[in-house]
Amino acid sequence: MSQKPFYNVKSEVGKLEAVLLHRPGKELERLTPQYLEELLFDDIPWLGKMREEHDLFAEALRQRGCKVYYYDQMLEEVLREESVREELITEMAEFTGITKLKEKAAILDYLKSRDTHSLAEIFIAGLHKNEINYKRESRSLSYYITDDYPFYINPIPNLYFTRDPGAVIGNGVSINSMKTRARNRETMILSYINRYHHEIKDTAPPQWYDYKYADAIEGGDILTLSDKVVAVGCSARTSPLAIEKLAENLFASDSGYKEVLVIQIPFKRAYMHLDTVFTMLDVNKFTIFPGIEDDLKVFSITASPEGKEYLDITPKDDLRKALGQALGRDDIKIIQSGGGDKITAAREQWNDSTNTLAIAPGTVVTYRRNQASNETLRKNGVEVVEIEGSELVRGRGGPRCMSMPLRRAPII
Ligand SMILES: NC(=O)NCCC[C@H](N)C(=O)O
Repeated sequence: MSQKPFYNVKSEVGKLEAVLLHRPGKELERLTPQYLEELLFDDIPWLGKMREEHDLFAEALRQRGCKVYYYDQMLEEVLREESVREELITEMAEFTGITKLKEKAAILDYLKSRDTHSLAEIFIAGLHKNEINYKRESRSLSYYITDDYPFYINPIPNLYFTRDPGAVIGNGVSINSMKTRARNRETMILSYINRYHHEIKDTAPPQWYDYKYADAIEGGDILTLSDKVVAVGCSARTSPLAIEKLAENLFASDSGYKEVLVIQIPFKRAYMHLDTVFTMLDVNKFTIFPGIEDDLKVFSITASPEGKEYLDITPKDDLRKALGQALGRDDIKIIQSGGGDKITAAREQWNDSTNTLAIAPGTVVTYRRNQASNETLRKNGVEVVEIEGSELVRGRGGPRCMSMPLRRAPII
């Protein structure tokens, strides 16, 4: 590789140098109580406040020397290329079913006539039916009977959880295949950014997974532990088949990755991804929600010594030991969230106390609201940078979910 790689993440905790965020936008204003469940929300956030909180989060990262990229700006930049614009409009029309509608031509004309900024906004905030000027024929039945679903293109309100559509592993990227249709467009767009953005394309990054693969894997389940081991949660969102496929792709290339440590968690909405219950804080420290400790299963996947025919899968009986082996350390510490109280731990986990974002070894960003868990981290020698999350939390994600690390400094 001649150019400096755009992606470089070889640990969970090395100093964060560059990150991809998405500032919540108009897509959140299109959430209505009727479609909350389908769009994976539990509540209607207040957008203005959410943006203030998100800006403070981004500022906290910048102040510590991290470059912040924004998803919508990168999308806009790739859409300036006419051929990319056409390709994405075509794929979007197929994905959303527009190609099957009578009003197809009117919608496509509308999309093609938008400037780059408003096209990027439509791809994120969606396209409301009343934005298109289409008159149904008075002789057709659909003139009398109309579908009351409001959008041609759905909004993607979960986009501010940039962790989930993509995950950088080493110098490559996994463009994830999401479990739900509500989030698959996030990864489709990320794939265009990855292929066509001027800062990325010439670095020709390897790709470890593709959003078109059938089996679901989401970034909240992917923890890049080192330059040799990646931990992957097997969860309500990430399937065993997807984990095997990712492992095969990593082992079959010169990625340097030799092991995938699988951590199976209960398949429940409250623990949708591994990082909602377990994150890394320092070179030897992790935090865990105590409510799931008895239900974990751990497996190690390595390449078969005979070659590429099959993967070696070994059950592990102890998470701490497995992490120690993976990281080559005998001082692994796993800190329980919630300050030792079961009720507090469960309440704070719901509000993402265990979803910490490491910005340097031993320094993490968390929501201020999770006071007991934050205090426990401090008592264990972790520096805690607190941010406000009263509105951000309503989408059920914390600082780790809201960030896709692009580059981290090596750990010295
Ligand atoms: N890594 C994460 O846990 N991300 C949070 C995603 C929340 C979002 N509402 C979802 O259900 O997908």
